Amino acid sequence: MDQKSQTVTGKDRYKSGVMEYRKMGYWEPDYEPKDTDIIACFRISPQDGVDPIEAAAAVAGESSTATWTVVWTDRLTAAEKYRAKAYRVDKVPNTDDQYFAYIAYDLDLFENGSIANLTASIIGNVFGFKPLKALRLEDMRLPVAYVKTFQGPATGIVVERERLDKFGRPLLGATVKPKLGLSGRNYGRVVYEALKGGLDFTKDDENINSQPFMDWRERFLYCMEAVNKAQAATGEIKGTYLNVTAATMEDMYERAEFAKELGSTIVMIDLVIGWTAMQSMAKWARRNNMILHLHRAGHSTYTRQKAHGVSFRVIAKWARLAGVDHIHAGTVVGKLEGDPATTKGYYDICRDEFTHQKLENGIFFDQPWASLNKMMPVASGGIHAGQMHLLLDLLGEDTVLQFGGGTIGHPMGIAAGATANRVALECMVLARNEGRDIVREGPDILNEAARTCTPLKQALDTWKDVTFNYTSTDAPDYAVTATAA
Ligand SMILES: O=C(COP(=O)(O)O)[C@H](O)[C@H](O)COP(=O)(O)O
Ligand SMILES: [Mg+2]
Repeated sequence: MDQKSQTVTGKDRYKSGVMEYRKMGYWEPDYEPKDTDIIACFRISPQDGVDPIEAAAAVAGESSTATWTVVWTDRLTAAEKYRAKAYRVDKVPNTDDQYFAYIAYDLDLFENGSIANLTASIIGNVFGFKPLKALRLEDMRLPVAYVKTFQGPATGIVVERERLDKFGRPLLGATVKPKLGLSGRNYGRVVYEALKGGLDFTKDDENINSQPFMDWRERFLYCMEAVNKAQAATGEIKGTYLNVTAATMEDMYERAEFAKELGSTIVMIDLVIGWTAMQSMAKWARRNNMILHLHRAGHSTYTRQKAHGVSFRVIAKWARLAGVDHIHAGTVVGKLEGDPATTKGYYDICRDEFTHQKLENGIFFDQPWASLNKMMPVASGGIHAGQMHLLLDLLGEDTVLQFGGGTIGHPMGIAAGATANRVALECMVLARNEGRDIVREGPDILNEAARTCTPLKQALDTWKDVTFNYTSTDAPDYAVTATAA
């Protein structure tokens, strides 16, 4: 690889015709990114015969100012400033045909506070570019000057805990099952039982909106009746994430307003509504003192495969800027994709004040969060009480642990399922606070607690053999921390 700059200068640079991107100024190996630059790290798989540096320069070009041929109108702009600059290309460890390309973008290329604008450049045309077999956005460094143009999480972890009056332990939730088909009244029964049994939250599933079997108003009315009754029965604050995802913004606002009118503390949206809708709902949530839960429905279509798409760590960064309060971020031990080291990186992005580069967790850059609120990561998908020690150890305290099947599938009913989870959590937090090694002693701690808690004993007996041991599709490429150039 010829690492030297080959930028053509003088009048030859603007002669009509086609010129390699690296000659047009999109490859600048001596470039030192400015503190205010946005930096992206892409995983590039060039087509056979395409030089990786030219491929990196092409990505820089297509995601900023370039087209396939020289255009003289560049000279009407501050072209040298506006060109994105690929400045570093590294072979991906343990691969033959993949490269990490680092590209710096001047801040003036982007509109303040708009994920739609950011993504139209960074993941716009460039992912279909013919000289590349595949392209993946691995990570981004967003400068403080840019972070500060976003609202950030509407409520944040600290204020959420204050509003809920719950401290010192993860929160507990459950997704109502079956996902589809319940009537409003039966749906409300599930919510009541789960909350009364000991959970803090219940949650609509990603695909429940307003179908023939249950109009959204029915769901909201019965759910809030259940929340109020469960609060009265337990003396604790309870919530249920009412999914306001709908076809139009007007519909979403109408649903969110109704949730507020009924006294809900939280509403929910799905990632599939898109970034602009998410930002609008985040602003609505801040104006209306609501917690905003994001279900990442759809993300695996482009986050899961390592060679092509966008890493979930980037989606998590965008979501924190956009302003959601909760984000599904994986469980490690449950039914859905989640390598432990990669997942730790996602959790750090949600909860850090400053995220340090940590290649072994897939974090390519230092990322300041400039006092944006923290997002609550949500662990959900095929988890049960028997994994409580692992969940607490892997995911920490500021998280929501959500057991859908692992509450509602309990042999003695939904309230018993909820009680099993609450007792499992509280005995594990107590053991941790007493200094016990919960990873090693976890199963004993649970069995001990189950001696005086029949629901927990039944949960452990029912699900004791359930594990999901499959090879991960998205483990980090680096085993130890390397120094950034
Ligand atoms: O319905 C569930 C979980 O139900 P259950 O607890 O019965 O498995 C959620 O949609 C998934 O957690 C989403 O996955 P992720 O959180 O990874 O986005
Ligand atoms: Mg679901």
